Amino acid sequence: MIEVRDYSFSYEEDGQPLFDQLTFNLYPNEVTLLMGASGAGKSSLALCLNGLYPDAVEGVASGDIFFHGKNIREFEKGELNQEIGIVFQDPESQFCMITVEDELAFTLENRKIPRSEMKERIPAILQAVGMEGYEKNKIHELSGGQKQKVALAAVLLLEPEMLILDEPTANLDPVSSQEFVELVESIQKERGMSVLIIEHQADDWLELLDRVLVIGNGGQLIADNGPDQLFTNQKQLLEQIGVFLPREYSHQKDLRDLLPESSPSQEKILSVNGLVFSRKRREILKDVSMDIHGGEFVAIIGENGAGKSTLLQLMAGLLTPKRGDVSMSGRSLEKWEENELRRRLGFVFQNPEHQFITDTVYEELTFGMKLNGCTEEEMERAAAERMEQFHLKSHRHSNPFSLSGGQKRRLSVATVLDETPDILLFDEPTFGQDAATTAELMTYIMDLRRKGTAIVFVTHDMDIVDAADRAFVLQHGEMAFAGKPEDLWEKTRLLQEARLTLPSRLRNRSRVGERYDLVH
Ligand SMILES: Nc1ncnc2c1ncn2[C@@H]1O[C@H](COP(=O)(O)OP(=O)(O)OP(=O)(O)O)[C@@H](O)[C@H]1O
Ligand SMILES: Nc1ncnc2c1ncn2[C@@H]1O[C@H](COP(=O)(O)OP(=O)(O)OP(=O)(O)O)[C@@H](O)[C@H]1O
Repeated sequence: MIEVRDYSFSYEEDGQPLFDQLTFNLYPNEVTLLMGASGAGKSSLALCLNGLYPDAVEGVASGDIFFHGKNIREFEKGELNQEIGIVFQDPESQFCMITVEDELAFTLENRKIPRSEMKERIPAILQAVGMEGYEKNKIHELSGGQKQKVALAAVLLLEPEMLILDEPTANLDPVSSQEFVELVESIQKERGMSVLIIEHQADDWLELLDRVLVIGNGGQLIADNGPDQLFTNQKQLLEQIGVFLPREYSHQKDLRDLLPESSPSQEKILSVNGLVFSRKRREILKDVSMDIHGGEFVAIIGENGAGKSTLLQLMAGLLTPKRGDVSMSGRSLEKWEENELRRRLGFVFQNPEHQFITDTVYEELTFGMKLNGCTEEEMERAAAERMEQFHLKSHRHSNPFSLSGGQKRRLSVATVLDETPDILLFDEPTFGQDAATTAELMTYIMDLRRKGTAIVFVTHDMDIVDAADRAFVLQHGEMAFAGKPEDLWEKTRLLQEARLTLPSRLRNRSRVGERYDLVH
């Protein structure tokens, strides 16, 4: 279906090619996984395959890509998008209408589907992606996971011959993630589509995969193999470039056994008391209370739309509750002076782009230091160290918005690590990372915990939850559980209702092998 021949691409005229002389084929009715370290060029390649790049970014390409034997340069603008549907890594960048219904109708209009038929198709596709009843909702008011499902629905309506999914489950709760894989499987079987999946963790997809392609850090195709052969015979190669090995092929330790021991203090750093928060008369949070202690690592979890990001924003003082109160070290957040609050409490948004305020990686990393009156020398030293640690050295002058998904996430985390605040609130800090960068991020964050900083994660990764001191489960805006992860794993019914799964070490006891290897 797709033939890639000696294809090279670079973002700048005389720039280093991102990938170099790639040659491979993609076949009809085949499910292929594309792996590679964060920043290796996977998303860029996907956008080249469906003809959006190089033109959309004024990049430079050489070599050829053929779709059913026809060079993709010969397709009319927009023509190939109907054949090769792509769900972007950041679904927000994909939408052009206000409501879910209008977005889907827009897609159907492009396919010249009559209005009468739309009435049936829209609810049906929303049901297929688990978003029934959301027709009238505004897209910007949906939770991160809900947006991802709408983006998939829109692309499926195009009935493409090939579907490219760029980290489609990164923002989905564990059960939605499994359901999403099943959904792709059933649609793929039913329509005989060719599917190309870009993911850092292959585990959930293993049964579906026919082939795995791996891009190395120099932009070459370094493996093209069946999943079993690849994960059995080419393990070392994959470990070298830092990608996750699926659990059943790996022999690393559990994350929870790798994190250093910690003993949280008795001191309450942040107290949430009887929080109630509504949007448009809908109660999003209902009487939520929790205390977080110094040096404690807690995870806030729950299904998509449960209210986790909203709670985190209230905890950071970015939203104001309708009732109830959040206090830091015994003093209500609104009584803190803004500067002092921001120095003691760090916050990382779910979407890193919402956090960027400058034009370069260097300025982003030193923005806070500059406000605090640091010298150029101090800033240079700190920024150099951070860029080295977070693999951003070659991106010093890059615009934060032009980074890869994983690089954006690392930059957003790096900007809050330049001091030792009392508490750090992270909304999904590890999504979009490969094995090596996940381990590095966790190492640096946990280093701050050792120094006494309380760490709060909103996350969908149950292996990270397993490593936390305490877990808080939000269900429809209410606190359904607060306690040790071990106790949560016993509550089968609650896990089901909150659309959570067990961590991988408990999911299949016969499989030894884990996914993380921390940096020491
Ligand atoms: N700006 C907004 N206006 C109206 N409703 C909103 C807005 N932002 C979020 N919501 C709604 O509030 C609810 C909670 O959203 P929130 O983002 O807190 O969920 P979440 O648990 O973080 O979900 P996810 O895991 O998908 O990120 C969702 O039903 C969402 O649709
Ligand atoms: N618009 C752009 N302009 C300049 N450079 C870019 C642009 N988009 C991406 N890049 C750079 O190209 C490289 C590859 O990015 P890409 O998003 O393709 O990587 P990826 O393998 O998908 O990474 P991740 O796993 O982190 O999503 C990165 O170094 C990134 O900074």
